[in-house]
Amino acid sequence: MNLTTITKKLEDVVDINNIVETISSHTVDTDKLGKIAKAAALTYTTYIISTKLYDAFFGPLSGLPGPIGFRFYGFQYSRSIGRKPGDMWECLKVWREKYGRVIRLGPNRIGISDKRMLRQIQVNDADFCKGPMYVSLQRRSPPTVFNLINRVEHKQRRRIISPAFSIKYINSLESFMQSTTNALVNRVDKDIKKTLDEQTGYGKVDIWLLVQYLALDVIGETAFGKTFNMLEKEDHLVSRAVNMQMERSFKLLTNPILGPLLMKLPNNGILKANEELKEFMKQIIIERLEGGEAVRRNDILQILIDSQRDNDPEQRLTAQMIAQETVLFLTAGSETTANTTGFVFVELMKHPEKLALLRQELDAVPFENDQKLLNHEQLKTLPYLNAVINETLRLDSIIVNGFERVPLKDTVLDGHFIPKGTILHINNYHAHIDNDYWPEAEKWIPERWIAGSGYPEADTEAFFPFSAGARNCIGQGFAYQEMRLCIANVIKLYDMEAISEEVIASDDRRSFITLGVRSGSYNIKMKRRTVTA
Ligand code: HEM
Repeated sequence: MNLTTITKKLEDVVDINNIVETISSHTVDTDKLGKIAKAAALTYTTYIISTKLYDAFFGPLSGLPGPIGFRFYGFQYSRSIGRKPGDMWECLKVWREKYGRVIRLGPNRIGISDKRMLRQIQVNDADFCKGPMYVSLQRRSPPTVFNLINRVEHKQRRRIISPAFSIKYINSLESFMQSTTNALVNRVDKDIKKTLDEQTGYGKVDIWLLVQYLALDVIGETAFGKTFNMLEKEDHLVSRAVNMQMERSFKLLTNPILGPLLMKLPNNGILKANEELKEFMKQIIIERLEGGEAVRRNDILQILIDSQRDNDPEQRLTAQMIAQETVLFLTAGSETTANTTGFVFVELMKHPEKLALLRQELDAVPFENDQKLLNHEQLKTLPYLNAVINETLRLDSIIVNGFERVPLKDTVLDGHFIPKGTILHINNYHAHIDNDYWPEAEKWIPERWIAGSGYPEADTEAFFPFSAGARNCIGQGFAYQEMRLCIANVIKLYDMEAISEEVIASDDRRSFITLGVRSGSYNIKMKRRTVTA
């Protein structure tokens, strides 16, 4: 049967001419259509407005206090004139002070800083999952242990990664942390020499910047197989790519509409940096896989690579997943630890009497034989050192913008009815600075962490610098070890003095992903002490 016969047969079945005639006899009344469209649009708009008004003033969240605008839009869309970038955390603090511990931060968003509620939400991961901000962070790259939303998938991924963060394994990483701390000491010596004031013997050192480099080098050594040499060379493609990633995450989180669009712009640098990073990671993983036993190294990367040999295919990470998780450790583990360490120095410079107490404690721990640096065994239980770190984690918490959890079912939290799907914007930092939980909460007082010091003891129920529960920080032990080694050795080896302008400037802070000093630098005067075994 050819095409002409098929067409003829179709014409026999369907009388095309008749159909055309019928259509043309019904002339389209455009006026009428226009009116119908207008009525439909009006009905829809009325519906939307009345639902919004209902939710705003009569819905389940309507009884909560908060700025009136947040009944209609989320706090992240509020823009006030004259605010500097990275200042949202200060607004959140003001709203917390004005409206209380449970406040409305959006049509479907509640801000929470009550310690009991915070614990209930974070510890009970069966009922609460991570919120939409984590989904937006998944764009363009496969999810990691940090932003996997599904509970079962997260649990499985965390199980694979956990051995790399066990106390025993972190202890075994100490030699890497020692070598990077040693590189820090060399760099401090070099900077002192460069800026030496012959009269006083002091040089000027940007301790904020150096601890950033230190944290990158530590993750380089432990998760990427070799140091990035940031302390020596100050530049590495991985740190560049990570800075880009942080910038990208910040834009995605703070500009829910513009952010994703900005990311799509060609030549925004991020795609190129990501490609370079992927290539870099691919080479490292291939070297490890092909080099076999000869190139085995006792580090975090090895644990991830070894998962590929697991008998259970579900327990294996693909090369891409390994790359993704390693990059996560860099973003989650460097700025967080570095800024906390930086703030320890900021606080010690503001409180010379506390610096003296810490030095006294450290001087009582002698170097043994040819020991050049104190080791973690000597440091991990020192009361004042740990008090200094904990008090900084409390008052100078680096996660100050809060993060999201969502109840999977209708819930009652401390008497508040919370419908399923409400975004809970939890802010642990606000619990850290709550005067009802911490006497003189705005003051930096390490003694509150020391039993019998005469100061009211710390309320550990209101202390969540690493979050809590199944989604808490996997790198907590890693961070403490790195911070203890760095802080203790620097204090032991150097005399230091504050520079008053720097102390004043350090109060100007910004929070993109983490809280830091706005200038990105904090100079102090330093001089080598004569400390021997
Ligand atoms: C002082 C240093 C640190 C602080 C204050 C800190 C804080 C936190 C907080 C608050 C969370 C929960 C975030 C959320 O739920 O959105 C978290 C999660 C996480 N952190 Fe840290 N962190 C620090 C250091 C580190 C280090 C050194 C690493 C790795 C080397 C790391 C890796 C992670 C990972 C992988 C998660 C996600 C865990 C999961 O969801 O299962 N962190 N951290």
